[in-house]
Amino acid sequence: MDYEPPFLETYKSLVQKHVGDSKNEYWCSMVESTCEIPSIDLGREECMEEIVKAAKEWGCFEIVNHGISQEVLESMLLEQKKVFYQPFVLKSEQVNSKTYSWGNPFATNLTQLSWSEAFHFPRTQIFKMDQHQTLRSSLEAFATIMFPLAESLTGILASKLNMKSNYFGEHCLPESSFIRLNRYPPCPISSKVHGLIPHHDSTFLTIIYQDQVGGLQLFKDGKWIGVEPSPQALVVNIGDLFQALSNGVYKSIKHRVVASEKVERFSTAFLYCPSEEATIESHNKPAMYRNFTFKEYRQQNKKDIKQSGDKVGLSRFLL
Ligand SMILES: O=C(O)CCC(=O)C(=O)O
Ligand SMILES: [Fe+2]
Repeated sequence: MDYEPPFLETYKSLVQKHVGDSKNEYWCSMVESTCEIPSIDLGREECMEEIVKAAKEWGCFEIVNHGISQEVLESMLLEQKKVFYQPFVLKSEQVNSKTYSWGNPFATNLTQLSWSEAFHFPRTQIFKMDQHQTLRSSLEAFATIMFPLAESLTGILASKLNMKSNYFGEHCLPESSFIRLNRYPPCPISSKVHGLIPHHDSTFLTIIYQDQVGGLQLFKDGKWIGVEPSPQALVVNIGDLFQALSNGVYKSIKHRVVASEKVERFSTAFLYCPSEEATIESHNKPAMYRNFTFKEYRQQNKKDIKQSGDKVGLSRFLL
């Protein structure tokens, strides 16, 4: 297919190094599928306490009755498919603009390689898109509807921390959020490589809409737990910035996507972030992490990925 990124050709030597190496069978072990992540019905009165509890204990939960129209979600998925089904040569023209990415150019071994491709749109860029009109309107509708949801979830979480009440209103504007479109192509070496390597999000909060294929897993209490897809549910992850701001009260959850050998998978992530200049400062003392700006955090992560193939993350900022 002319839309597939050339994974096998590009990562030939990494793949050859690991073929036949049974140590690198990633997810057959340690997966606890019977455990379910908290599911929160936003229509219920108790939902605020449930959100806070889930953010503290899990750093992740699923929400239903969230008021996001199925039509917006489905049209986003449809447009997303169209943009990924463009010829690879066209998609790769956008690598330099950092809109499109695939694999990991800095991977030093297979554990750092994600068998997936992504389009990453800062909200400000969506307004300026002059091609792909239907994609643009789906992205706009998606961002417009997700932003207030992210705001109200962070508002609930912040209210339990006795934080300055307008922190998010001041620092997280609609323009500072991002949308990430993910596609996980079928992977012929799916027991040796992840769809998306284990990571923490560099956000305050991420809201994920996933298709019905499955593959998203969370790391909790030493085990990987599968997040079963459900057409009505959205998945909410706490990101690194909220962990630092809350001084470790809310947990940034480590998660990954396992690759499937036969089926492709799509997901759409809304990344609720502050402006680059915003300072992330612990709400109480003694602080676990030193103060940093979002810009500094992103730059440090980029530098680490370039040097070692992977993000180091919050541990770099521990005091
Ligand atoms: O595809 C998924 O379900 C998760 C995506 C994700 O973790 C991300 O985009 O950061
Ligand atoms: Fe993520």
